[in-house]
Amino acid sequence: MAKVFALESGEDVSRAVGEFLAQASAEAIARAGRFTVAFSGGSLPAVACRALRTMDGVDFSRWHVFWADERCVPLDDAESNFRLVREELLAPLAAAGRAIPDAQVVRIAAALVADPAAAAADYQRRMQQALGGGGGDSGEGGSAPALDCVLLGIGPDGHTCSLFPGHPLLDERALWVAPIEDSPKPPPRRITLTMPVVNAARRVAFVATGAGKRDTLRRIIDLRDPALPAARVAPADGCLYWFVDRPAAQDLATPTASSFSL
Ligand SMILES: O=C(O)[C@H](O)[C@@H](O)[C@H](O)[C@H](O)COP(=O)(O)O
Repeated sequence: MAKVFALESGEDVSRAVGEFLAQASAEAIARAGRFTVAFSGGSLPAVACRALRTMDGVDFSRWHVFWADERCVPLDDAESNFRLVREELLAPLAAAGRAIPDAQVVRIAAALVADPAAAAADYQRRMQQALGGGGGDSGEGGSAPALDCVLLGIGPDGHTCSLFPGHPLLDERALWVAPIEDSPKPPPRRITLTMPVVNAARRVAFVATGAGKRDTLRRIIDLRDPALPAARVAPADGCLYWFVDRPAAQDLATPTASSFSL
């Protein structure tokens, strides 16, 4: 069952997501000594990090950052999801003397961005190193790792990560990280977490703002329309959260909360 938080404005969403991440990371660090989190791209990094990066009491030195999907472009490219998170979180934290250690930031290999299949295999290997988990030389990941938190956006077509409606990748069960060369959302060449990894997470939080998301949100949350990849996100042993603003939530029948509580 998802917890849906419908906040008045984008600023309120940022504050709620910041508080969520502060509490979720404190809990993970107390339990396991670290917090593993995967970011999506698009508008998510700005919304998710705007309040978070100035919050006191968050031990960022214990954070391990991954990406839910990444474009196969140079890391300083305007399209890079790494660049977005660097600008919205990593660089401001470093400037404030609260840097996340670089070895704990698992970005796509810059040298491999021209070859999505190689980039995906390399990323999966580094996830396995960082998170543990079996998987033979075939590149299969074994049982999916349990990230503490996966932060997701949704596209108008209900895609999430770089998992798009009707795409064969939606049914990928062996790989943790897969290449895509025909993303309907440009740029076409990307790597993405697969659904088993998303659904193995302890917490999955969608962040969606703006009236443009209202119908997609209704189809996902109220109708759970399986044609929409985001509607297939159902953490097996974890919790699912939605952080949305009023314009995005205005057609929802599902009960929503107007303030955040973990
Ligand atoms: O790399 C990407 O494109 C994203 O990870 C993608 O899944 C994004 O989250 C959605 O397309 C929503 O994007 P917006 O929040 O910008 O609408």
